[in-house]
Amino acid sequence: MIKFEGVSKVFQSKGREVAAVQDVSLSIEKGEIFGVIGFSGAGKSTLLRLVNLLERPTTGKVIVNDQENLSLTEKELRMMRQRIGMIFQTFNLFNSRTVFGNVAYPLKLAKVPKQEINRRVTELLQFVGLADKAKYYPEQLSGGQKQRVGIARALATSPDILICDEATSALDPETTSDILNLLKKVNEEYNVTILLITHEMQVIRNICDRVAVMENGRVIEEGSVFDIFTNPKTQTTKNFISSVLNDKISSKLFEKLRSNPSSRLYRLVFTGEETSKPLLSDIAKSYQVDVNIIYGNISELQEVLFGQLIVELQGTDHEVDKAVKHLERFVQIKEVTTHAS
Ligand SMILES: Nc1ncnc2c1ncn2[C@@H]1O[C@H](COP(=O)(O)OP(=O)(O)OP(=O)(O)O)[C@@H](O)[C@H]1O
Repeated sequence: MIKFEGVSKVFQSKGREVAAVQDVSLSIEKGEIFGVIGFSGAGKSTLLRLVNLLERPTTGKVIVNDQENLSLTEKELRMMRQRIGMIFQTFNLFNSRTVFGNVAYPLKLAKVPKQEINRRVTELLQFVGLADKAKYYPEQLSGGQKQRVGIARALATSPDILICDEATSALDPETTSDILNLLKKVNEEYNVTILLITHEMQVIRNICDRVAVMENGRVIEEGSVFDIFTNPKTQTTKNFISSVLNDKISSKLFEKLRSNPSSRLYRLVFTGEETSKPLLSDIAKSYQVDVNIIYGNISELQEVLFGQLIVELQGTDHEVDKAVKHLERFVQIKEVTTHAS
């Protein structure tokens, strides 16, 4: 649906070159919700803007619906842009137009007959839960309501792709959750492929199927949300995950636990079926070790259970090694050697 093939974008800024996107290859499939996460300056917005040619790639190809966007004529480009809706962090609504007028605007531009505009706008306002706000002006709405208008407007021309530029970054957590649910509904009921960028792992966890992590213009990690959460490879990804799973112990507690020479700390990661196995009582029975649970959580990711435990294993090195070998057969297990690991 959207393909980036070896795409780079270099800006000339005050006599020097800024490589905003560097050699990115990604494939976003029809019907999925794909998230790109990264810190400020990672290149996310630039990557997004390459999709509808708001930025032109310096090298490489961006292919949307099997067409390379640089090869499009002006008319084809206009048509392609109608197939791609976009929503923004700052909503970008017309303050002088009503809610109805904002949603109707792209349809007017596309010269859709008035009666059809009325029908479509009414349907969309119903869909986003703002049927009773048609005559309001943006300044009379909350942030969440403004973003609902933004979503309705982006859907007006029935696009197959919706790109979301930090769509929930200006919203409080509860409103963020409402808007994410609405985006999920857009994806499922209108079968719209969604490409979103964010710096919040919560957004990725809540609605994305797959994710790419960007740093310094490059994609440093990519995969299903489940794989990335359960088996992150880079420190940046681990840091993003920690921001939502709260899976680190404090340095004070770590030092306290370390002061006991006959104990070792391990992080266990369980997925799916393994979350229901009595592994810890098994090792306590089978080996001369005591098990002390320091920290634990279980969450659901893409409808699969995913649990993490930090446990203290007390016993001789020999017995602890045997217990670890046993656990390794069922779960990911790693010794915790610093409070941040
Ligand atoms: N038009 C431009 N001219 C010069 N440099 C630019 C331009 N647009 C972006 N950059 C630079 O490219 C890099 C990537 O910027 P980009 O906005 O894509 O990152 P981002 O991950 O979206 O960050 P943010 O969330 O802060 O917008 C930054 O160093 C930025 O300063």
